[in-house]
Amino acid sequence: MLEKEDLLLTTILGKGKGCFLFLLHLSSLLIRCQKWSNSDAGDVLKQYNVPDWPFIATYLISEASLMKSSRWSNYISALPRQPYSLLYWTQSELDRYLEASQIRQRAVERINNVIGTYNDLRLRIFSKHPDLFPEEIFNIETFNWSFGILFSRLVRLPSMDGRVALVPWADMLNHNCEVETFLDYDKSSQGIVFTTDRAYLPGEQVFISYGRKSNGELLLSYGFVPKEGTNPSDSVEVSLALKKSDKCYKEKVEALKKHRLSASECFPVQVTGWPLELMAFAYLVVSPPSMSRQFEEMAAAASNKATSKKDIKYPEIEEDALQFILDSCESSISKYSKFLQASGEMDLDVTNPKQLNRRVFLKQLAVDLCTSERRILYRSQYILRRRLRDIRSGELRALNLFDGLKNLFK
Ligand SMILES: C[S@@+](CC[C@H](N)C(=O)[O-])C[C@H]1O[C@@H](n2cnc3c(N)ncnc32)[C@H](O)[C@@H]1O
Repeated sequence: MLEKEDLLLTTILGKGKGCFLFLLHLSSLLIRCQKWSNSDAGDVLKQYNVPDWPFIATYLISEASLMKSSRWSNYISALPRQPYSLLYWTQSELDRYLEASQIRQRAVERINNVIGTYNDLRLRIFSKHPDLFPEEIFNIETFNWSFGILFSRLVRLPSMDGRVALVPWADMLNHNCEVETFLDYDKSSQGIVFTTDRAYLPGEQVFISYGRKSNGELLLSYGFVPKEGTNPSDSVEVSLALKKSDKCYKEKVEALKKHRLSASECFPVQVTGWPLELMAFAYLVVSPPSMSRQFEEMAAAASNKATSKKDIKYPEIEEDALQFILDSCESSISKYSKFLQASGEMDLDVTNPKQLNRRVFLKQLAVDLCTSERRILYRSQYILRRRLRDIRSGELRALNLFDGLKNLFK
């Protein structure tokens, strides 16, 4: 049976960075190539070539159902019964608290994906092998739980060709946005190691990186939002859309389709700025019919699959494109402000203490997320206004110069 002590802890405390904090042998991982306690069930899933995520989700349910007779039993009993990710928010909670954020849509898609994956496994495999996959054990509730565990704990191991695994006990480490180090396979020691990126003092909590994720992504998968201003990888998704009234709407949609984009797309904006793809999409939205020959080039640049990442520029429509982005940011800001203003009064009428606790908790997460996302948008609004002012004052100067020259030659 796998015990916490199987995790070989090395005494790094008080030492410098670059030390192995622990070593966990491959035989201890919940990974695709591992032997299942119920080996017949594992063999069936392998025959059907089930992809890694649903494979490991089913593996975890199978091991959990065996309780003490599974070698993972101690680890599994230490896992949360209800992981905190957005998978556990109801549709009405998502609509109520996250209406302003694009993360709501990502959560809805994720919930539907889990349901779709479960239904697919049930139809194709479980219903044909009810003795190995009884519905009392393999059902949507247990799949929601195991996917919740995977979203908040599954580790991608770069040195094992990106294979994914649950790494028992090592996954008890919490995330810190400023930490750069993560779990990986180490060939020489043939195990999973965690190498510190700085020295720790005795008794100090050791953190790990769950990856460079925005606050919204951390809430989506892990159910928490870092303190405002502490996440250098934070970003907010801004939604841009072609205008239905556009004379070239059809041609633009066609150009976007060629690059697997649709008439409405989301782009991540950071405090440091926005990606080239967003600017290219904005150029496409505001470009007049006379620029139809450039639609294709703009759509290609808007898809991050553009082969050459050159900074496309169309000075004649730059002002319109920036104004369009500013309008989109401001419309987003007003949605956040509406929610944040209303949030103070929300749920004051709930009397059931359990329900009230849940609502207060979810509302606080939503307020933290919306505050951090709005902060990024405020910064973009400032940068955009300043750029537009510079462009307009430059144009004014050019116009004054032109008038001056005209007067001179009169
Ligand atoms: C991989 S587990 C980490 C171990 C966790 N402390 C446990 O023992 O279950 C991920 C979960 O830990 C919590 N967590 C991790 N880092 C956090 C942080 N910086 N702030 C708040 N919660 C965090 C979240 O609930 C997240 O879903």
